[in-house]
Amino acid sequence: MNLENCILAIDQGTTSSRAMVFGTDSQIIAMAQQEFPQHYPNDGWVEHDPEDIWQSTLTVCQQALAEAEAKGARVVGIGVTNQRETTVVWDRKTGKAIYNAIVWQDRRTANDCLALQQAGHSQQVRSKTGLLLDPYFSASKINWILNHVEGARQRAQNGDLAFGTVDSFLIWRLTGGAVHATDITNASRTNLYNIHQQQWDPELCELFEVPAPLLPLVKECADDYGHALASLLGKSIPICGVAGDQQAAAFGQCCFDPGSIKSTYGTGCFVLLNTGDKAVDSANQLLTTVAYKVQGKIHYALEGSIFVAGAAVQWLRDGIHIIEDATQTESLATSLDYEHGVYLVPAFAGLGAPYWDPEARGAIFGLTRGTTNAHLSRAALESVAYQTSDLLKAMADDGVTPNVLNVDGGMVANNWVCQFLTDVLDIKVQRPQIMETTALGVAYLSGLYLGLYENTEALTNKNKIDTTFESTMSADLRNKLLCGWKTAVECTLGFKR
Ligand SMILES: Nc1ncnc2c1ncn2[C@@H]1O[C@H](COP(=O)(O)OP(=O)(O)O)[C@@H](O)[C@H]1O
Ligand SMILES: O=P(O)(O)OC[C@H](O)CO
Repeated sequence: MNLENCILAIDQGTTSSRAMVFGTDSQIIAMAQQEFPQHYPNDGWVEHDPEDIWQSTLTVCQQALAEAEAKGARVVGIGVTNQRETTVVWDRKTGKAIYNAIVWQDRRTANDCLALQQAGHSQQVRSKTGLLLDPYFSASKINWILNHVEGARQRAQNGDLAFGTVDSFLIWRLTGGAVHATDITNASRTNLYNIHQQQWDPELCELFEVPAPLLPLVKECADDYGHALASLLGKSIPICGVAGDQQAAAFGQCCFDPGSIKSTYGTGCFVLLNTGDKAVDSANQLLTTVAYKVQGKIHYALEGSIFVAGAAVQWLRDGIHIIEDATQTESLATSLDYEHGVYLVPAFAGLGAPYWDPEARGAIFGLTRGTTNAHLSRAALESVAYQTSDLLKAMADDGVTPNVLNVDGGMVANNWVCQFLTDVLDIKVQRPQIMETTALGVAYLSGLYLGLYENTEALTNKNKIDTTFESTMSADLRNKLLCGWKTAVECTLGFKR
């Protein structure tokens, strides 16, 4: 085990904050995790308390560092990865947020986005940012905060406030307010960043009424983000790798070549396909986004974003209390056969790609007196595979048909999920040995900046495949199941409250 030149990777996710210490040979030396509360103050609203984000992050960093140091590890750099799009606006003097973090899943600005769409701005936003004009992204959330917190707009114009995605907020706090920066992958999720010119776009800032003095400096993914304070972490450590969590997972899966693809199953599910130095337009409602920029070279990606994956399992546990633990879903799912007939469309926060309907809400079909927690658990797991199938179909229509899907995220610890995925997609599903690919991705980025690795080629093959899943399902059964899913989605989209 190599204990010299270790990296502390911070993974600030939607439901929990994690910190891991990696050695240069990719092994995990220490790890700590803390869940934090979710707030749902209104229909379609999702918020986090920024102090919960900060305190949980600081605590897990301190725990992981203490454990690593007790084992003799020497930590030389920090990587930060984060739930993307989630929007924080804070006071530059006090460092305190002026409103809760508005989470990526939050749909409160659906009407604001609709008004901009109806005014004909969709193409302008799409061509500059690669994104849709949707409440998912940060811009309309920033505008909402400035419109709803008294005096905020004036203070923003005066330069007294700062906006950041969660990476930026954490870097600000870790450096004691010395650095207000974000990386290009996080910037590319705001609806304000021109991914072709690689700069904040003044026209979009005007469109979304976001004053320029709010915005952070945009840097490459392996770059100088200042030093975390010794008063917080026991010693001053450079922060030198930053990426949004889905891009970080793709980097951790070594998706460096055009055509390489990964799918991460956390709270949501996000499929990213590397398209090299070309920003490819999708004709099928996929997003064009920045995969990473390292050593001066940019790579773009096509992305399919599903808002609810593991969140459906969390709902079974915390919302309707029919399971006690996420791991239970595996045995419950296995207890039923394929033709159980229940479909769950988990549009709790609208539907993302390829449907993009922020007003859609979840639905369950096929209930009988015999329906049990096993049916609902299985339908929740199945919905994740069906949604992935929708994304891969959209990618195929855009001309890309992968034959292997690299998976990661909390849900793929579930073998049943991986097998059902390969069955429904009819392609190989590969699970890596180190499933913490998100954290690993920013550990790699920090290592690149510090010169621990020369270039991306030096990283390839570091994270070996643990299990390959292959389909055993007949084409007839697959078609029948997918046909049922299609009907369920159509009915869900057709239902308006
Ligand atoms: N064995 C399992 N089976 C099904 N779902 C699981 C399992 N373990 C964890 N999950 C789900 O995975 C999600 C956690 O994954 P994680 O990658 O940590 O998410 P995030 O980074 O979004 O917080 C939770 O929503 C949880 O319900
Ligand atoms: O918290 P996760 O891992 O579900 O990721 C959230 C995404 O970054 C949202 O775009």
